[in-house]
Amino acid sequence: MTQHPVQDRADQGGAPGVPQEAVLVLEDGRVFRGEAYGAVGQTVGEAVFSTGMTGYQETFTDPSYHRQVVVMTAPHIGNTGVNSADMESRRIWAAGVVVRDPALRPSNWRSQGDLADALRDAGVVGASGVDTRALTRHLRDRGAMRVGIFSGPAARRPHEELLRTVTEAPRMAGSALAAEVSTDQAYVVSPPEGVPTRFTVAALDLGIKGTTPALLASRGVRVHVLPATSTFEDVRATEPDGVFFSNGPGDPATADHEVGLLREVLDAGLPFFGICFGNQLLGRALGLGTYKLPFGHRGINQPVLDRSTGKVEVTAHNHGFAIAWPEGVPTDQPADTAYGPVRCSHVALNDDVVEGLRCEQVPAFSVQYHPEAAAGPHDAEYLFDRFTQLMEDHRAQA
Ligand SMILES: NC(=O)CC[C@H](N)C(=O)O
Repeated sequence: MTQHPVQDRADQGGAPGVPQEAVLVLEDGRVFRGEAYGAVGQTVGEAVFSTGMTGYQETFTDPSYHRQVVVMTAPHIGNTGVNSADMESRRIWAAGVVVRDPALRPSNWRSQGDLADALRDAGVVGASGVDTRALTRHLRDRGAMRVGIFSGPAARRPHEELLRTVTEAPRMAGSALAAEVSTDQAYVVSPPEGVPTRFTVAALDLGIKGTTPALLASRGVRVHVLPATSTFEDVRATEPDGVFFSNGPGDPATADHEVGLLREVLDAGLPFFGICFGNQLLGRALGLGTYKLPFGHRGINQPVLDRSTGKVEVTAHNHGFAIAWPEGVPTDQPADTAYGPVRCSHVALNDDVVEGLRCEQVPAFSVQYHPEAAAGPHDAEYLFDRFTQLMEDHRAQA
């Protein structure tokens, strides 16, 4: 096993063994201090906190975290190292990482490397030794806001200059980011050997996690993963039995191209399933609004009620925006839309946020959370079966 002596990763350019300082400057002027972790330099993004006790690698490689600085509330991060199997995409997307107490060296039979090294190799600036509890409470009280991490020489610049760097960075609200993380080229994920192909799905990659096409493929779905800029012609060219829209970064209110594409999918009567960003876009396609949550839901232990079964599932979340239900708190009554009645199928038990939509006149449904989990419990995996069932039913009616 590779050993990672503590002094090896302490710094880049500083005295060996002496960690370099890191300063976090929030857009409201609040400052937190720590030590450089990962790459040394500076980064700015939206400060968000994730409550997952495990799954840091899947979190940081989830493209939905593009332009976000992720504060981990679990104090000890990095214990199990990193490995090639737990990458949810081709790279680490988090704009920055903030931890309290990083593991000095990883220890796990699956570990192939150290998280701090992986962050440094990816050029991701982080901070450790930060009072993440106080920082999280600050974000919970004041709401998500921009933050800069400045480490090494950058940490010694005057406060006013650092604050200006933060306040001049773009806000998350109003940012269109899906095309920045999406694949350039379409590709196909086929069912594993021994699993017969039953359906073809066109999956719009708005920031898709690798586990999603894998779970569809394991159910006999051939998945055509398409770039975010794809047109309805591109979708139709795959001869799909259904269409899927993935999770992804940015403000759903900016995604007009994708909403237009989704309306064409609904007009064509194709079965549709959306996750997270895809759920927000279904809401928009139906004519519902979206809004920014005060601090969002991020973690792997969020309770959600499935109203169709009365079951509560514990689910993985990562969203900062949500669908606005016409009367405020979603009721059991459907809302009227241009595509007929839509029900709030799932609701967050912590705060009544809309966590799922089910259309009654068109074959479309979506959830705001992550049935693919990775990381997280697998309570919601049944939703992939609901999608294959929807395609099955649609085929039987055709
Ligand atoms: N994971 C996601 O798809 C996130 C969706 C959207 N960017 C949000 O923050 O709400």
